[in-house]
Amino acid sequence: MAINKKRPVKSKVSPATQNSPYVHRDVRPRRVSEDVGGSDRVSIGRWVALFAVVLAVTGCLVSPDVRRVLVRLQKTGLGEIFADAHDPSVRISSNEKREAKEEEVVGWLDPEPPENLLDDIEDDGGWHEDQVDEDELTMDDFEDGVIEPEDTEDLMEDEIVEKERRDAERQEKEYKLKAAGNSASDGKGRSSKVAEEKSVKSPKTTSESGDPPLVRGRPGRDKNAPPPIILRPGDTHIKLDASQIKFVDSPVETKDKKQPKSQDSAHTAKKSKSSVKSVNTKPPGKSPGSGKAEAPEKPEHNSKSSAKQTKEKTAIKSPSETKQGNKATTKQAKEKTAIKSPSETKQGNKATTKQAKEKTAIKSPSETKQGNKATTKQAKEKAKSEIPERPGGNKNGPPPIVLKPGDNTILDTSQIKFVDSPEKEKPMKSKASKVSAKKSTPSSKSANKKSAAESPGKNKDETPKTAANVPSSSEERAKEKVEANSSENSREKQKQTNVDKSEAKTIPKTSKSKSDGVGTAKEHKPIILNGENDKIVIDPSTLKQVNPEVIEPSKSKTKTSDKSTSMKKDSAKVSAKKQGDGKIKEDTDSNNGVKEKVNKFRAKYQKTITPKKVFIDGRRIPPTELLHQKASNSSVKVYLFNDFLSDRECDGLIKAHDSHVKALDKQPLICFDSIKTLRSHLKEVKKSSVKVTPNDFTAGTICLNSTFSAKMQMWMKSNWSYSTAFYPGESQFSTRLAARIEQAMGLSEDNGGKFQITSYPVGKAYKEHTDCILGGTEKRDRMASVLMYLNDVEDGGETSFPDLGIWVKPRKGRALLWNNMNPEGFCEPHSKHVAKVVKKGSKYILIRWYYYKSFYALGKRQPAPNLPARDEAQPMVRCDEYEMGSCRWYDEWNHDVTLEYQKNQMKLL
Ligand SMILES: O=C(O)CCC(=O)C(=O)O
Ligand SMILES: [Fe+2]
Repeated sequence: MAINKKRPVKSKVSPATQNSPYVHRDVRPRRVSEDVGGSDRVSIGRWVALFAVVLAVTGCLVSPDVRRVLVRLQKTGLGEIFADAHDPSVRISSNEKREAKEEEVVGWLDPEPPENLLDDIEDDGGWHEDQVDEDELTMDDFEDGVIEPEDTEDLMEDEIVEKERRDAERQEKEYKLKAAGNSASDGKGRSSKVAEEKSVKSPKTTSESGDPPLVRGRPGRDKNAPPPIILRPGDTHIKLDASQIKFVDSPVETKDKKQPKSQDSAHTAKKSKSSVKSVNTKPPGKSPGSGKAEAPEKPEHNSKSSAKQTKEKTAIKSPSETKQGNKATTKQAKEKTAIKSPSETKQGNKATTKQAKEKTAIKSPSETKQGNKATTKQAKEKAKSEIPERPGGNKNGPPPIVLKPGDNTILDTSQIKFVDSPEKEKPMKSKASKVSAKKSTPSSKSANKKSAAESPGKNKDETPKTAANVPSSSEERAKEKVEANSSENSREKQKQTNVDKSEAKTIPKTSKSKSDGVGTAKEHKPIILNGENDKIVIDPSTLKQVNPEVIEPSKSKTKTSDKSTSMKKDSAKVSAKKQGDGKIKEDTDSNNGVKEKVNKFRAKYQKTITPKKVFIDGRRIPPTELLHQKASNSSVKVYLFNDFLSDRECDGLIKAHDSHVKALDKQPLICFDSIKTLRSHLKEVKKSSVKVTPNDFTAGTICLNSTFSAKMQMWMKSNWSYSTAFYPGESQFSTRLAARIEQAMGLSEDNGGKFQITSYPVGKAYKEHTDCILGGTEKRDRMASVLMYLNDVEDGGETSFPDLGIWVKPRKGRALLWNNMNPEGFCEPHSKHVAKVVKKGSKYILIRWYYYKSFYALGKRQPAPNLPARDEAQPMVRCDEYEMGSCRWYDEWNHDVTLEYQKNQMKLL
């Protein structure tokens, strides 16, 4: 039975909830109230229930009719309501009441669960790891500046550090062992399980937005940085993605000027001038930045929190982009404008002295450097050529390459990064960096001055981002493209196309990824040429021909390291095989098929949640609405279903999760959504003084390389939860569960993402966050969350909605359903929630997000990104938005950790 399931009554409120101002405290014994916090208002439901109880005790004697009614109510579930009615913290939803009055009850016939859930899942190939190769990250700049590689040499000298590392390792291992032991002992009843859990220490968790394109409201998601243009020596022709180019005649240009709000200002500003100053731009280190670059993503939506988030998000960006974001303020934008001429472009803007130094080599492909290079003269000249500003209104980023049809275009090599032979790479890179830094200095200086002078009051918070954001022309271009496509259709297509890209292995990730494929960490670094005489002739016809979706496979193959390639292939095969249900059949060689599907895809909308009572394996599962304790005009509704999952299912899922986590027994690569987040974590572990350089990253990603990841892990003491995922169609269980959810919650399978199991070891939590992106306009966002608890937690681990005054205690089999977005498709700030720290025992949950608007890639397992060499079975830990996010370990690698993804995120969204 659902609500009435008797559980040991505790006489005290758990410490975790004691401190919560939202928790209702009641001295009376509790049943559900012990587990659920909610309103303390007197509800009609309670009065009705009270009245019924009175009747039950006395009235029954009165009339047979009354008795009949009561019996009927009992049958339909009100009996349970009565049972809980005395508890003020239990609210029966009108939904439930209404339902109870109806004769008709929706039933649910659940097939027998598989004999062994784990096997069931594994047989279907639902669990597998996609690997990523390790390499260095190409980042542009860092807030605090880049230091020489040698300066970081001593990072490991500290003996304490070494000890910490060992401790961390030991803890991690211990946890895994325990988890393993835990799974081994599963299959027992709740109480025995609880007992077992006591001995289990840390569970693992994670959560991520596994779904491709969208990331949760948490950070990490929104960036978009266009990839650099990377050429290999000998290349004479460049195929550019259309998004990287602007044709002067193109109508888009004109449109640009009428960009959506968010972009307006910047755009307009830019337009207005084009002066030599183009160079300026990025606000100096901490000044004004403006994270507006990203505005497009989270514009309108109101609320302070939105604003805050927006700012924060901005910060996030990926190394590469990060920077862009920050740069341009309106004013700045105006000045920058300079950009100009067709082929070359605007590069200019960005770097401030500091930045220049910091960025050093890193820059983003095409532009990064360019920025610095543009001489005043050049700028002036260029300025002459009337070029449409970049649509995105973005800031300092390097301007798009503007060509007129028929132009015999020549790109200044400063706009390009050449991928050289592996051997050369390293040395050249650092050299290049230095040169670059040096060069940029002068202009940066002026730029700094300018920005300082002109954008005084800007938000400092954004500054860091700025620094971090290395505008890459490609990024901007990507944005432009997206933004330019004002029509929903074209935008839609674009997005889908990109999603498609990310899914189809076939599609080589941009040039950058290609270069990344080169093998070892060192091979990756592109060589940056500064000579102005180095010109590359671009065949315009080629430019036109290039279809963004079909980027020369041959090149990517060439560049991909053996290991990486084979891994990828394997992964693709596995992936294809796993999609046994036909959900994802495409693999690397069937890109065209995907394209077709993407084109045919029609999005569906999930605007509301409609909880209903269901029967599962004979269990009656009615929804209980947890009423808000705090007044708010929020549309968020939270429902609880007890025993939504059977013990067996919970045990099977935990077992599958634990064994999977244990199998990936490798030191994870740790990824941060921004340099700012990384620094915040360093600060938290009292390592603020540690310097970080681009060399500390895995090329092409926002992830630290192995060495630095190991240090981070020891400093952080593996302070993260662990997530593994399985996808719809990968097992009978997933199909069954999806149908169950659809039936009980009204959530369509068409809008469901992956299923994510997360475990929290003792001491772990997840900070307050929203599952959707606050202020975002994108409808492909998490409309609803279905959270299922797989075990009882001895102490702590509650899920709390601070704005609503609701908290829920984890109970094995219990499901929680709530909407994150309102029917209009906007993210509700009051949907924010937090996973409280697990004080004793461990916590396992299964979560699935349902999207407001579906998209092709939704719910499909994506192939791992084509990154350079990584160890097999090497997991990743992702840390998003420090203020609103926590770190999570993941078994799968998603494209959203790649710079390419970041650059194209706008499109993906
Ligand atoms: O663990 C919990 O209670 C909440 C998890 C959550 O909010 C998430 O993964 O998004
Ligand atoms: Fe969440």
